[in-house]
Amino acid sequence: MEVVLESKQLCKTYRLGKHHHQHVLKNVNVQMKKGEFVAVMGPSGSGKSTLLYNMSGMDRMTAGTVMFDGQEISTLSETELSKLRLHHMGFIFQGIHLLKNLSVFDNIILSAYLAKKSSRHQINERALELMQQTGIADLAHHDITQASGGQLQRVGICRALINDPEMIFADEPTGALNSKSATEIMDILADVNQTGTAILVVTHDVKVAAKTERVLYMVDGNIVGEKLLGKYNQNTDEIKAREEKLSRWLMEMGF
Ligand SMILES: Nc1ncnc2c1ncn2[C@@H]1O[C@H](COP(=O)(O)OP(=O)(O)OP(=O)(O)O)[C@@H](O)[C@H]1O
Repeated sequence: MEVVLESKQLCKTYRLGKHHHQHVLKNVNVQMKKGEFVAVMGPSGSGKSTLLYNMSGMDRMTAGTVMFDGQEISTLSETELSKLRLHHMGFIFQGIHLLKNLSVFDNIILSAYLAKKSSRHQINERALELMQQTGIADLAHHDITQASGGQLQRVGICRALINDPEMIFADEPTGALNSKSATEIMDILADVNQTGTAILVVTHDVKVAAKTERVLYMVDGNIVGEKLLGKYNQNTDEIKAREEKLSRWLMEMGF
């Protein structure tokens, strides 16, 4: 299968004052196939979010290479990187970063209007379709401040999908949600993945990771293990078994 994202010897070092450096990513090699659903787990501070930001070009790596869809991202200018992110990547964060003075609908369509890949009519139709799929169609013209945490996360998902990206990067997408909303959000992401969108998700939650097909375990700036779970099928009753299998492995890894 074709590769969508690959890091080789990826390093990220933060400079903390004149003589002190923190090596947060240490020669990380990760490969993701088109349409794959991968989770990154590991102790707090091990570098998971940093990995996500550097692999998506949100942050600049210190050394190594990252190829996205055959393109070496470290060679791109800021403008080229913004374009790549706008057209080909979607982002879902715990803190969401939605614009407070816009309605739910406007928050979702904004990046599509900027990308200009389709007509305004097509964009509006797509936004409505996504809102229906994620169960927030009634909120379209509400102010963003009137939405609950779970609803906001759905808005974030619609926004991430509006330009039909090849890949979604999600940092703790369920971190601020109760377990019912978290399950619903993960089911939506699993559906999105079924349509062929690759997803890289950073999470502390075994229930979230159990719905992905491969889990990477990160310790102190390195990937030290990986667990293959295979595609998750929502129609079967296998989720408990996957969670148990993953929990056992995480215990072995020292999680
Ligand atoms: N901009 C920055 N400047 C300096 N150090 C940073 C910066 N961003 C992150 N770090 C440091 O890099 C290390 C890894 O942070 P990162 O957020 O990637 O970890 P994480 O595994 O995602 O943690 P958590 O699970 O707690 O979210 C931490 O020690 C953090 O303090």
